[in-house]
Amino acid sequence: MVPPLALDIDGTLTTPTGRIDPRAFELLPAWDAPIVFATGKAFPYPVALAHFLGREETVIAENGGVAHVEGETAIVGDPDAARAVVEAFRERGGEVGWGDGDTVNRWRETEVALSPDADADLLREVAAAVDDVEVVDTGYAYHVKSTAVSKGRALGVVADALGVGPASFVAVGDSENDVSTFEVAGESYAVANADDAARGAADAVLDEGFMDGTVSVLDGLRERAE
Ligand SMILES: O=C(O)COP(=O)(O)O
Ligand SMILES: [Mg+2]
Repeated sequence: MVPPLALDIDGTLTTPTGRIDPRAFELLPAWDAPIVFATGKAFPYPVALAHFLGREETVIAENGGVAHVEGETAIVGDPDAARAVVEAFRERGGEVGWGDGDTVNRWRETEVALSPDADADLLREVAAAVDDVEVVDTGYAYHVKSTAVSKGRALGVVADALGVGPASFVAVGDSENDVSTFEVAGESYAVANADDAARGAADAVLDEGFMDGTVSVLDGLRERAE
């Protein structure tokens, strides 16, 4: 039997230009074990991905702020502190950076995401003055979030609901927001494009980047299961 998977999305299932790699649509529908899509993106994104792959909507969104499994949604964490940080950042001239009609934050319930072009030094300075809030840099966005929330904690909740332990999961990811997943998963892989935090936390760093890396993990797991 192949193991359950905890898969990051951006940088892990995507091409270097940010598209879902078409191989996801070949490999993931047929994976014969649960797949948890664990992302920093807002809730609708992994739900849509799971839906169009024909998979159960078993997802972690907002870096663990939202978990959905077996038809139940858990919203963890209070967005007020993160929103207050971003308000103070704006008052000091900072810009969230997504332009008009920001769809990045429109459905976001527990945190705020800022463009990679945002003034990170100012953001970190403002956030440092507020307890229990941190700034996480995924390479795709800066996330202002509660320190109590993480993908790894949410994976524990999702795994419980599925009746397995988080250690039964194999995780693949690319950035600092995957470190907590790597800590609780039984086996963890950083793709070659991963940042230093993810590389340091993973059991193995892959030679291949993006979906090439993820495909190599899935191929290896399938061979092992034969
Ligand atoms: O939303 C982001 O910043 C990154 O998303 P990811 O966790 O799927 O890589
Ligand atoms: Mg990622």
